[in-house]
Amino acid sequence: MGDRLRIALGSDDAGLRYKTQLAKDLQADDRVSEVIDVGVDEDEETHYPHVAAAAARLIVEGKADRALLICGTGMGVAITANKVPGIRAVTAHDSYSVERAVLSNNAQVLCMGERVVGLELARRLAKEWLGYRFDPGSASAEKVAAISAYEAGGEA
Ligand SMILES: O=C[C@H](O)[C@H](O)COP(=O)(O)O
Repeated sequence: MGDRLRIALGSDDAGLRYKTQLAKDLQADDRVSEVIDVGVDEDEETHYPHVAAAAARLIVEGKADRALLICGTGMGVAITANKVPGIRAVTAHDSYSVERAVLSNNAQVLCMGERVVGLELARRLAKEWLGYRFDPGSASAEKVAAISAYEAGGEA
C-alpha cells in the first residue's frame, strides 16, 4: 500500500446519503489518491451484498487499498465483504474500534450504518480511519496471520 490510499466506496439505498457526503470528504482529503465509487447511484436499488462484494473484490484484485461501505446498519455489507477471501471487514461506530480495526486487525474494510450513527460522527470516523496504518512488525501481526491461516482452512 502506498502512502496515499485508493478507497472503494459503496452503499445501498439506505446508505446513499452518507456515501454522497463521504465521497466529497474523501476526494478532498490529501491522504486519498483515488475514490472508486461502486454504487449505488440515485434511483438505484441494488441490494447491499452486490455492492459490498464489488468493493471487496477491488481490494483482493489490487485495484483498491481499502473500502468504506455504508448500509442501514453497516452489518450486511460487513458480512458480505468478509465472504471474499482475504478480506477483513468490520462494522464500527466509535473512534477506538476504528483505530483497532486497522492497528489490531489490519481490516481493509470499514462499514457504518446510516441508521445507526450520526452523519458528523461518521465523517469524523472516516477521517480518523484514513490516518491509521497497520504495522506488520507489531505484536498484532501474528494474530492477523492466524486469521488468514484459518481462512485458508489450516490451523494457526
Ligand atoms: O445490513 C443490511 C442493511 O442494513 C440494509 O441497508 C437494509 O437491509 P434490509 O432492507 O434487509 O433490512
